[in-house]
Amino acid sequence: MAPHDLSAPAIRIDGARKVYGTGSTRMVALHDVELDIPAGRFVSVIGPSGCGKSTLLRLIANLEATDAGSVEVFGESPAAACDGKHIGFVPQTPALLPWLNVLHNVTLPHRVNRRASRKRKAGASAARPMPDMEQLLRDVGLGDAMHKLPPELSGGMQQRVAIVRALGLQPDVLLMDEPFSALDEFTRESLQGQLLDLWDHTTATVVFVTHSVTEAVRLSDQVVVMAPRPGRIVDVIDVDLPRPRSAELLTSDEFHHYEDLIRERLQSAWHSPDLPNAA
Ligand SMILES: Nc1ncnc2c1ncn2[C@@H]1O[C@H](COP(=O)(O)OP(=O)(O)OP(=O)(O)O)[C@@H](O)[C@H]1O
Repeated sequence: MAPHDLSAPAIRIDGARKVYGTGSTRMVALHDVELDIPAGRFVSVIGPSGCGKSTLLRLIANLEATDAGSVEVFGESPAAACDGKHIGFVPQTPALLPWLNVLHNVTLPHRVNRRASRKRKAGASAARPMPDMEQLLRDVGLGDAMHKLPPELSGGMQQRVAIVRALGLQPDVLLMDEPFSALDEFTRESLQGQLLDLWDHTTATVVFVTHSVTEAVRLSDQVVVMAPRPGRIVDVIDVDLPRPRSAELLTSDEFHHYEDLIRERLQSAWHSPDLPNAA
């Protein structure tokens, strides 16, 4: 088990604010964001373009810093959580190294971490053991692609490689920024199922940014709805559907109920008035 405070929520965001630019280019990307995500939950973030979904993810991933308020990951700062290798990140495009085969791409972070931890002074925490990456690749149907180079793979296959690479580090928190947005509907549905199967075998807390209501309902325990001008959370909806969530569930009345509910909240988010006093 990772050496962090398990009594704390996996992610605690308290009054977070992020402002970009100055003068005429100044814009409040996030205003007074409050969110607690318990450990082991799958949480999606949805909202109109520009409402700050990716910014929120980048604050948790330590790729940006808050201008006010705080973000904690298992009671630590995002910087400490990243140092401790507690956070995994899957971007919108897979960002694989084109000259390394699939197996080498997914094992690279482990090999780099191992080298780094050997160089660290005595007392520093050791890298976690690498899971069976070949098995993980087989689990997502990439058994025959292990020795291929990324340019030889389809977009869906490349995104599967990126997910295996992130999960291979066994992160406590997995952040995913619209990982399936560039894929066709069929590939997307199939990858949702595979992601859920993989996640089932972990204890990871997932924060997943998406524009798709169906995807959010299928994957999530909770859906966070955001509104723009300034970016803020306007709703958090619990999705009380049984797991495992098969493709058949997508056509059930209860599934449609959640889709309708979230669409309605998104509509209100889109039409919600600007908050002039947030500037
Ligand atoms: N590095 C940056 N510099 C200046 N402005 C930025 C920067 N990053 C984001 N923004 C602005 O902050 C706002 C929120 O951006 P963000 O990418 O978080 O939105 P989003 O909800 O993820 O959008 P989308 O759904 O289109 O990906 C946008 O208006 C964007 O233009």
